Amino acid sequence: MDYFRNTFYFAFSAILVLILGVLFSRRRQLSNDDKVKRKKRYHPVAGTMFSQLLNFNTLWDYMTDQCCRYKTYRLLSPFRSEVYTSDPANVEYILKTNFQNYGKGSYNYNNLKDLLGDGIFTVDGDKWRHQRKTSSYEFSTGVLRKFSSVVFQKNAAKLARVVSEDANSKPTVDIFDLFLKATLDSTFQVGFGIQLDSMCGSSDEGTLFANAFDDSSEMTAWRYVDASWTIKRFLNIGSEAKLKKNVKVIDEFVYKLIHTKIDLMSNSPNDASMKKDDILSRFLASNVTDPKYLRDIILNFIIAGRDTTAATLSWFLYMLCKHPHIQVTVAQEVREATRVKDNLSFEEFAALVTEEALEKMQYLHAAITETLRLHPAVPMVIFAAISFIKHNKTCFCSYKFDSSTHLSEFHWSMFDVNHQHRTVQKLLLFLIEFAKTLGIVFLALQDPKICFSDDTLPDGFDVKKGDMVAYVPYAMGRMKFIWGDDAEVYRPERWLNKDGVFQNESPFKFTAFQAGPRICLGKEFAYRQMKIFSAVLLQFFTFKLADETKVVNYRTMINLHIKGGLHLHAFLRTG
Ligand code: HEM
Repeated sequence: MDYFRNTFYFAFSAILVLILGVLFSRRRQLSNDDKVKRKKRYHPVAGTMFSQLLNFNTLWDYMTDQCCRYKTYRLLSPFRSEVYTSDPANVEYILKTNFQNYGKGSYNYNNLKDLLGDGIFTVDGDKWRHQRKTSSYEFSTGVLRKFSSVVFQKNAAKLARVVSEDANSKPTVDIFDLFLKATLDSTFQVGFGIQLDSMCGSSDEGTLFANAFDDSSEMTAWRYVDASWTIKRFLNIGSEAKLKKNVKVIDEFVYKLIHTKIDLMSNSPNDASMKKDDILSRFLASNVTDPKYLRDIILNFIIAGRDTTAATLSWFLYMLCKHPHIQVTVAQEVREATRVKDNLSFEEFAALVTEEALEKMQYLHAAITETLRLHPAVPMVIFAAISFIKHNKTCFCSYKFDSSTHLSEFHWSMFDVNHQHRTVQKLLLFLIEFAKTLGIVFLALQDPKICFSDDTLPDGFDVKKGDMVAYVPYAMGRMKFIWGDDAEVYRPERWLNKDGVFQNESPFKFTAFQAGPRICLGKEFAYRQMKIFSAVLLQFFTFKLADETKVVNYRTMINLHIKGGLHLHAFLRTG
């Protein structure tokens, strides 16, 4: 008996020693490995994408809460894994250091292509590189800067006039709507060289275009939450029928402009009066004459610059209403920078908001930047690349599949039915409504920005080939570990040095304009327009919220729009 007991103890001790030995050597090996490879520190999974769905109305705040818990985290979905990060080192790695591993991918392209074609916003690789190079050159020229400044000044004066009229004739001023119209007018004029005047609606053709542009932007944004759009597009019904009709209006208008300009320039190549400074004329002058290329490139600028600028200006005025002392300080700075002495008209004052005057408005610059930190116009930026999952297997509701797959055959057979037949039509509509309800879930079936190959982020977080990787400017702007304990406080002074001069932050911390090779191309353009508009408005008006008690929230969509718009009282300053 003792013999067996001793043998058992011996065997047990030997196994224990062996296990401890293995564990010890593994630990040593791990700590050696740590010297060359960073250790994973994160809880791998923060939840599932269904929690996003449940928190859809306050999605950006939900993401912020998650980022407070984990700088980098993974959300699981039945279709693919999503990695979100708020760590500036990771953002730098994705946007710059390992840029080639992360791209836009086909998800954005498919959603945007009907409106934006092959423009800079939608493409990757060589197509992107080519447009980026040509456009960067154009955007950096003094000619375009000068031309656009004049356009902004004129539109700022017009905007002030409309605000003044609305303040007298309406209970409140719907400032977001006016900003949308004013920024559309500006970007259109800089792009195509003609006035749309959507602010006053003086041209029927312009109004038609502006309405078509608004509707198609909305229908395009809708595709991000309504994955059944592919079915609707195929059947040409609902939002997709509306989009198609509106894109036709846009195309007819834009192609007419392009062809007229091409004809004029080729008929009188030496006529000096043909020389214009808008983007279309400048491209034509440098022998870029493909109408489709020109259409895509210019419409991309308009859509990139319009909603973002209008949304930021609205949040800015909202913050000024919430912090009246900051509104007073900005207005004072504007007056000092422009050295206004007499009572001037809107137009006369706007002409004084020169580059030199803008340079002196450092506090205004800081106040706008602080607005963008807390209310970034693009609240989340997703990355994608060619996924290892083939599109035809991931998106069964699209009619673009490889028809050899089983699923696509099923759907093709559905679509081949004469959809005039009422029962079939009813069934399809039911399916569409069902798909609409599950819109967010269906998003995952499509192919968003995904990393090309397995990778490890600087904080040690592993990213698998095929993962969707995103950073969240809305959350990053509110992180205490980036901005300090007062991260949630609106404080323009944080951007100023002791001499009151604006100090830039790392673009990997302040990510409102993205960073790296794909940093927003219109950043300087946007600041100039926002500063000119703000300076003119704050010179003439004091703004107050129409309803101080109303809780202002955002609409969860691609851009950070104020839900229900921004309704203000505008009081004309005296003297
Ligand atoms: C407050 C105003 C603006 C903000 C916050 C903003 C922000 C951004 C962001 C976050 C991106 C990256 C989006 C992505 O890759 O998914 C971007 C890209 C871009 N933005 Fe802006 N933008 C603003 C105004 C403008 C304006 C006024 C223009 C032009 C007139 C413009 C032109 C572009 C272009 C062309 C790109 C694509 C760059 C590329 O992919 O290489 N943006 N912007």
